[in-house]
Amino acid sequence: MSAEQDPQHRLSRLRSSIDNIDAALVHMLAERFRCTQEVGELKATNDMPASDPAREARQIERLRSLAEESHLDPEFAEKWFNFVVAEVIQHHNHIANQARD
Ligand SMILES: O=C(O)C(=O)C[C@]1(C(=O)O)C=C[C@@H](O)C=C1
Repeated sequence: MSAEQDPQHRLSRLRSSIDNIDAALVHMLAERFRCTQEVGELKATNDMPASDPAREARQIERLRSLAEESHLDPEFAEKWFNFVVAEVIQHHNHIANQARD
């Protein structure tokens, strides 16, 4: 059996790709939260509501369609988005409360 066919070798090759993908996801999430931090400050200083359900609905529609094109479960894409947005809204509320104190 060649090294390429060895299951342990294949597993470790796949895991090294997974490591790279997970690192990219962490960097992208950090960048997204840097942006939403600024959005939170902008909203707090201009008395804008933390959440924008219309924007969320448009983004969910867009992400579900992108997920379908990429053969990713659209339900999962929506769940992921809602999970992240719930955290962002908590941050926005925290920033707004601090601005009021
Ligand atoms: O775009 C905004 O207004 C945001 O506050 C960002 C964001 C998001 O994380 O995508 C978060 C909360 C809003 O309900 C909508 C979108």
